[in-house]
Amino acid sequence: MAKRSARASVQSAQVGPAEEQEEGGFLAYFARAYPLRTALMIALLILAGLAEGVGLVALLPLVGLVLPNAGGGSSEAPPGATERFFETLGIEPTLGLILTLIVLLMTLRAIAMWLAMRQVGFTAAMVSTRLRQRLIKALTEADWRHFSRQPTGHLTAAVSDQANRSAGAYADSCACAAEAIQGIIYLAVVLVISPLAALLAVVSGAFMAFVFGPFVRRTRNAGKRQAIVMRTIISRLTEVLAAIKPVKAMGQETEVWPLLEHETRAFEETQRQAIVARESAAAFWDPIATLIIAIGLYLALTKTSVPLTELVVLAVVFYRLITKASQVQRRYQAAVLNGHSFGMLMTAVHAAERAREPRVHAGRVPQLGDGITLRGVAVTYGEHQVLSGIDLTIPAGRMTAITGPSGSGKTTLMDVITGLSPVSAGMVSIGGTPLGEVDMGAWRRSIGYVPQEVLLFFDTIRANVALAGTATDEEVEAALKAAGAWSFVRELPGGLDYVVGERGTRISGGQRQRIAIARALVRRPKLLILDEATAGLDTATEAAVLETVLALRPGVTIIAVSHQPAVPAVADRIIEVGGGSARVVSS
Ligand SMILES: Nc1ncnc2c1ncn2[C@@H]1O[C@H](COP(=O)(O)OP(=O)(O)OP(=O)(O)O)[C@@H](O)[C@H]1O
Repeated sequence: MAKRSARASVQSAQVGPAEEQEEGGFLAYFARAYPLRTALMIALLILAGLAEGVGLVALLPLVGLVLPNAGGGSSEAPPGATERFFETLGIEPTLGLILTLIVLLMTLRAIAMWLAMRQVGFTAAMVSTRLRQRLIKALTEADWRHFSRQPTGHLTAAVSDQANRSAGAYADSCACAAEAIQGIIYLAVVLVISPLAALLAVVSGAFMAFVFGPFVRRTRNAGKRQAIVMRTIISRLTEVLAAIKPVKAMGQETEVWPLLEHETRAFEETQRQAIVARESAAAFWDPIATLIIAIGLYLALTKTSVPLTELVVLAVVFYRLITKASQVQRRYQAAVLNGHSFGMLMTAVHAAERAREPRVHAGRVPQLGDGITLRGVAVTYGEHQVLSGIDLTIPAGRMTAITGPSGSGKTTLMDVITGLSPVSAGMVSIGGTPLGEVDMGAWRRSIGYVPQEVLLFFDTIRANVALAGTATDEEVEAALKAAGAWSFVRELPGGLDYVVGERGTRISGGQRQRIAIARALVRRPKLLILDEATAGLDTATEAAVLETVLALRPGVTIIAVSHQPAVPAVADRIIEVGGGSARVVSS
């Protein structure tokens, strides 16, 4: 089984076409999102490049001063651009002046680079934060079905790994742009000194791009697989850890760990590929660069009459140009390694944005009036028709029990009432107003919902009851009392400050349910939905909780989905769901 799953996970590491769509679009995205910062950064990079370029040109008279006789055949040559520049200013280019000028220009370059790269760092940090926030916001606004269509781990990977990698790709791309801009300025300097050398540089650049193309492609592929494998690792780990208790109880670790081991090995393999591609490219640089310089020197010494002073400067600039080209290539490779993560992240963002719930905060504030009415309601999940032609009324201020066999559609019925599941036919009305016309946000804020599977946060009892709300300790205590939970909470070390552990595993299943009931009650709901909420309670506690809940009538309308006989026994109305329809069996 482990082997089959491991093969499946290899398939999951393949690059899907849907995730290709936005790769490489990250620079355009960042430039569009932060035009001023990007423009400022480019301006600073150009300034840094110019400062260094002018500094290099200033080497010409410096070398001329150090090697006064080095001009060779050029002693008769007209003065170069730098000499003309000093002449225009009416300044004698002395050794001290030129050295000072070079130091100043290099300082200016360092400051401009520092400011530019600071901008890059800040923007990268901001970008990853904004992308995370955009995804989290889109997820909170998405239709809840969006979450059941994909592993939660994919979303966790997007918020953590992919957002970080996107920022890294942005920073590396900017660093690549910085090196490229300086390279272009060096090229301009070379052009001033020797157009032939500039032509050689351009041809060499094209040759290098051709030689290093395969390494870049390998790095890109390794990056794509890295992002996909890491997403699979995060998803699988999240799922395994959530189900770790039964896995350990059934001794299935030996079946589960190989799956993760396989993925981590696959990740290591992608890292190895990326390292090989990077280091191979780096290893090729020296011989190729030496070859180009050798050709350049040969041409300069035998085919041209470049004076020695200019030749020395040309060699320095050419060397710097080659160093820049190597850095451009290195940074570009680093950027493409992470570029795919941006595509995956944006795919997750756009999918969540497309799944946005319509009209959550528009429409009439709902009033329960005489109750909730369903007329001809049908619900389908894909091809599967779960409910059809449902006609029923849930009276306000009463307790309605919903019973029926497992899988008959009771929870789906609750999802229809809360507006979480859209109906494929028919209409749901709240106090006579169609659900589509009510303010869904206001409607849901008036609901207290205790689901079948209670999920507590790794936090205190107080935080788990109040959630993000503003409930006081007194209100939390009152809700815990109403839910039959106060007696055990009082006994816990720290009381309300007791931390319930991962998913509430430091308290019992029944205790978790009571905390969840308190969480619903503290909101003072108009409608309280209990979906198998008392299933884990002993008979006495269930009776006590039901008694408290019943006392909330008529201010609160209660719907209790249950297989427990105690719930229909105290309900004002019983509705049985089965075979896709629902009927009132007792009223
Ligand atoms: N998100 C979903 N996507 C596809 N099918 C779903 C989804 N949720 C529920 N179903 C299907 O709809 C049917 C009804 O499910 P529902 O959870 O409403 O049943 P239930 O009566 O509450 O069951 P139980 O008593 O076991 O909790 C089931 O066949 C289930 O497989």
